[in-house]
Amino acid sequence: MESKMTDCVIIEDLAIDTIIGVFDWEKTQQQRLYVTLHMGWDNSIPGNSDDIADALDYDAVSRHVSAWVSGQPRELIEQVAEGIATELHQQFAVLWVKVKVAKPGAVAQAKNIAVEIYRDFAATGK
Ligand SMILES: Nc1nc2c(c(=O)[nH]1)N=C([C@H](O)[C@@H](O)CO)CN2
Repeated sequence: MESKMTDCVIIEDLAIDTIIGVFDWEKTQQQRLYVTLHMGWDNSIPGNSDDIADALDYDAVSRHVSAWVSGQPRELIEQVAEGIATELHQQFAVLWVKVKVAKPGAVAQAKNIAVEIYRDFAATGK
């Protein structure tokens, strides 16, 4: 039971180029974001069946998230994170998700800049 509660599928630093930012200069040139996802999923089922139909397909998730993020301009990386969480819930039925969106070029003096959110869909039932 404990393993089901902590099972997840992880995608680290998925690189996505998109229009993102609040300043005028950011509205005309793409910048690179890096998205890291921890997605709650019962891996015991595909672990026993060896069937991709039982698994959370990380290739399909990566393609969907890349298309969603690059699909329209946004201002805040917070909105990118929130939108990804909603997409993963609605399109892939993940149990919970931790989403980190990094924008390394945002502050020249900083090694990295990121926001991170956690959404537990089982708890809300929505
Ligand atoms: N919390 C946030 N702060 C800021 C954001 C953001 O998305 N979330 N964005 C900017 C600018 O777009 C910045 O990245 C330009 O370098 C400033 N602060």
